[in-house]
Amino acid sequence: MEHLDLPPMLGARGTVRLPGSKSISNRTLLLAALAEGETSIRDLLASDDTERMLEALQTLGVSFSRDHEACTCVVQGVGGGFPVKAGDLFLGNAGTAFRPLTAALALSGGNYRLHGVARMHERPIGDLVDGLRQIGADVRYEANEGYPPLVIGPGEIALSGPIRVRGDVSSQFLTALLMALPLTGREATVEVVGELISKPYIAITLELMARFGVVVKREQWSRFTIPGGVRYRSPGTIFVEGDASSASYFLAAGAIGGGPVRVEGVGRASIQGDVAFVDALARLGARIEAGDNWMQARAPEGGRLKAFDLDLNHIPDAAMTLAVAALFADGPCRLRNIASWRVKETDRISAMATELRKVGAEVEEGADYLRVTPPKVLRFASIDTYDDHRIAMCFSLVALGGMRVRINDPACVNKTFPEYFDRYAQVTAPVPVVAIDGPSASGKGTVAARVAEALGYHYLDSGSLYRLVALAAMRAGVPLDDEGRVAREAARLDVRFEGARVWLSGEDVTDLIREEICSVGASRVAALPAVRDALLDRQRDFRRAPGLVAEGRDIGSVIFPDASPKFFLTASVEVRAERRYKQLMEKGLPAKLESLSKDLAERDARDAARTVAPLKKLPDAVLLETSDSGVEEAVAFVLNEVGRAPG
Ligand SMILES: Nc1ncnc2c1ncn2[C@@H]1O[C@H](COP(=O)(O)OP(=O)(O)OP(=O)(O)O)[C@@H](O)[C@H]1O
Ligand SMILES: Nc1ccn([C@H]2C[C@H](O)[C@@H](COP(=O)(O)O)O2)c(=O)n1
Repeated sequence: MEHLDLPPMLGARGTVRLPGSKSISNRTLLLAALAEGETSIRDLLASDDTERMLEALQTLGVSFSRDHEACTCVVQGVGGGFPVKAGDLFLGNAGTAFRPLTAALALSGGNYRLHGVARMHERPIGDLVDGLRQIGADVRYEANEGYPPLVIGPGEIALSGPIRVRGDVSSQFLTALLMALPLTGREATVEVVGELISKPYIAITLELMARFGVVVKREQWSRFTIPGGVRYRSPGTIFVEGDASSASYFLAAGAIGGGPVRVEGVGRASIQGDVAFVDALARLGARIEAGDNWMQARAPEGGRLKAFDLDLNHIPDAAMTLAVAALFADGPCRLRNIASWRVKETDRISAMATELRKVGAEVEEGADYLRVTPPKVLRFASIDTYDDHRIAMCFSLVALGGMRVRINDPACVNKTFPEYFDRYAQVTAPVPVVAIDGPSASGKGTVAARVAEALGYHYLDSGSLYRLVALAAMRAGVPLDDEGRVAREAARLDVRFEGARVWLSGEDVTDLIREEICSVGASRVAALPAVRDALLDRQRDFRRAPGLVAEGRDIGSVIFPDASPKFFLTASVEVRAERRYKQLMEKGLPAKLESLSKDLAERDARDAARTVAPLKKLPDAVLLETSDSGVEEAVAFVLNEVGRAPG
């Protein structure tokens, strides 16, 4: 499966222009299609869910033109029911297209089939179908009672008493009925049975219907009346607000990662309920500022978010972001009244619990709540995303805890926010890595250690890991060409680094791994792909704040391809042999210059010729040739490139 590795982040800061709201985009598209006249929709969201709606409208005979760059769509309204009276519509996993189209088509007097991806066929729609059948609509289930696919015929629509619809599973059923009923041209009343959830989404529906000329009379949140004789009329031009749910990831990033992170396109004047996310974030101690069209978050005064216990029924989507923010709180957190999560893109309560546990949280899962106890230290995890865009986006925040995280199937964000990870990268600062690759005895280790010290960064001598593997394998009697067994030794290497000293299974082997037998052994095991794989994560774990200087052969190419700057440090074989000779002599170890020179040349050749991660200068690496210069000059050169004056 495709995945995206996010490095640990130092913090978050910056400004993000948000994409258009999904809820507003799909409602506006449908209303513009049903309205009389031409509607120019500005800042329309371009995503999978809006594509599904547009494809459906096209199939149903609605014409529109798009300017992708300007995010504008001009829709020619059909002024009532859809002109095409038969069609097969695939709506993917777009609930905001499926539910309202079901209602509008049930009142359009044609024959239609509506279906989607497998998960869409597991998401209940029975309450909406029951509501539509009360007024004579012909809506049938193709397979399972209560679930899509649906088959719609021309019903005998008769409005007598109020239509009763349940509001406690999804508010989208009520939205669908409200948006479709003006097609009848008659007065219609809808009564909500049970407590209506996600009320702010109904508020969006009513506001947009009003902009298209249909004002609904609302009594509390339980009775809604659409006047008779009304028709949708285009408002001319309509602007789509930035997506308030998408804003939640960036605002949380500001609250967790220092900030300020500012989102533009949505603010206090928004019609979206999810702007209330900032109020929840403020309860966690985050410092919030907001204007009509922007919001901004910074970390709490004390730096740490406060534990919380919140009813989140009114912001079900943005609430997922709080579940991840809970990882950074100063105590156990409770997210209450979130039962609707169970019928979303996936069972979000179960999925979030599973993934939060992977990063080390203790999680209690109830029918309609989650209790999250943050871990003392976050763990690296490979996050499964369940084809759910919001899981992918909110778990990207884990990286702000200084822990790298892997997001599986990152393209699932295309549902609502195709550019999410690019925007995330714009406001986050990865823990920096300086990569120094080069051949044996070129001076990488000496220079890297000195640079790390000057910068106050961590230091990784990756070659020592291959030396340790060779030593461990030899001690275990494993032939160095037995890839599987050597890789197993690599995977279970019990190693500890402390300053310049290295321990293997509790024994100080600092000098031992520098001996010739380990040098040659390391070069051999380093050519085995399974061994390199086994050491990959171990090396990446060295990337910790405030930064890392890493040296080896494939640091810039494989281990940290995003390292910056990258260096290729080298010297002629003769010079390197002399340096190694001197080094060994100083340690009182036996050596012959000639054989050292021959051996270095052989190791260079082996390291450069192997198929996996060969030693080579990368195009984006700075060449540092040290045959004629000393250590001080090399260190100064690197520090200068890093942007830090030596001394
Ligand atoms: N520019 C330089 N001029 C002179 N001596 C140097 C220079 N750079 C490093 N040395 C010396 O060369 C010797 C080998 O350096 P070092 O061990 O750092 O190389 P290395 O590339 O890390 O080797 P290996 O890959 O085998 O671990 C050390 O004694 C070091 O002090
Ligand atoms: N990233 C790395 C580091 C080292 N190796 C190989 C190359 C050498 O033959 C051996 C020992 O490395 P040294 O201590 O001399 O730097 O390990 C590698 O393939 N990739």
